[in-house]
Amino acid sequence: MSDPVALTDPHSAGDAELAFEGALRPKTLDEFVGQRRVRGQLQLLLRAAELQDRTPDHILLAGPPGLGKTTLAMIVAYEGGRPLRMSSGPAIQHAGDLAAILSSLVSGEVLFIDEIHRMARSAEEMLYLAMEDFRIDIMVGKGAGATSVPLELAPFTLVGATTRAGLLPNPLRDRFGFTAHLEFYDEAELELVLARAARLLGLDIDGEAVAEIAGRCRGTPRIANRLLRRVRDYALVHGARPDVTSVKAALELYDVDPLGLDRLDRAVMTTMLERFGGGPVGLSTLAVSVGEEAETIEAVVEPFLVRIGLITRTPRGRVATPAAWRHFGLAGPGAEPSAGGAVPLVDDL
Ligand SMILES: Nc1ncnc2c1ncn2[C@@H]1O[C@H](COP(=O)(O)OP(=O)(O)OP(=O)(O)O)[C@@H](O)[C@H]1O
Repeated sequence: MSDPVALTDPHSAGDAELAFEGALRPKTLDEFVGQRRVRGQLQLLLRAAELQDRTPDHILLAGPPGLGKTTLAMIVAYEGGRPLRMSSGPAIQHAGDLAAILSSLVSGEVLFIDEIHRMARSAEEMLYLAMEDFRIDIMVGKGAGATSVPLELAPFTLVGATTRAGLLPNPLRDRFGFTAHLEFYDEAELELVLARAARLLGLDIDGEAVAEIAGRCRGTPRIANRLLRRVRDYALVHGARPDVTSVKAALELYDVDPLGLDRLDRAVMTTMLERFGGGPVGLSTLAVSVGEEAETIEAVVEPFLVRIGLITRTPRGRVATPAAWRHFGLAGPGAEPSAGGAVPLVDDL
């Protein structure tokens, strides 16, 4: 197996994962798989800006983790030949943090703020003016003698990413010229993501094995790439070709079941089923019971479980569906016990 992309750093597993992600990141819209609608919308927006020789409108990218928000922000900069500045909501805890970034942007720069919903309120307010008029007001002095001094900014494009679009205040949301809602990828798209990644890694893997991985990636390219890495490790260590048998063995070893549920998904589901009789159970109770942040459950675990029809959200809390009882081979309230099995994907729950 050749290895054209150097990815192994024996001293830092985290860095190796990051290097792996970086190496596989598509650089252009053409390389970006899936999300056809969003790609078309972005293409038009970028082209219109180019024809008018101006900075593209501000863009909000909304959707669950790992679907390509950071990648798209990089593509917006790359396609327009613009410099990119990256920051994140948690790193902007004071208006001054944002002022420092905004005042140092060069003309046409793309400013990417990941997890923009976690930015401080005071910074949000500063951003309104910056987005609209490329201007901020800086407070000089304290108390009665404080004055506000306007500061002109270089024109820039803000690309905000959020897993929780609902948490953004309306005035901020309204200032984005375009909001892209990223959807989970279907299996055919994930096969393309995997085939592309395998090609870049020089990994000789057949279509059946790729399809087996695609079915377990929870509609998420980041997970697809991560599973491919595990499959690659397994094949390497066992001196085997990464065929469907070794894919199954590798993913079983890493606790990824045929539906793509991982350890945390299963902890959430079995807690709901066994401890709370299938619900309804509130998000925070569920989070405490499995020892995870409520935000992680809501942003990472729940959207997928809802999508594949294992849970529903009700005003009284989360409820396990009959399909969930079946998948875990448990007898639900008033249901016949079952041996468990695959659940069909429910796309529009
Ligand atoms: N459409 C795609 N085609 C090919 N690879 C993709 C695509 N989208 C994402 N990826 C891959 O998935 C990985 C994760 O993508 P990215 O970091 O852009 O996700 P994200 O939505 O920003 O996640 P988070 O919300 O956690 O920051 C990247 O390394 C990239 O290689």
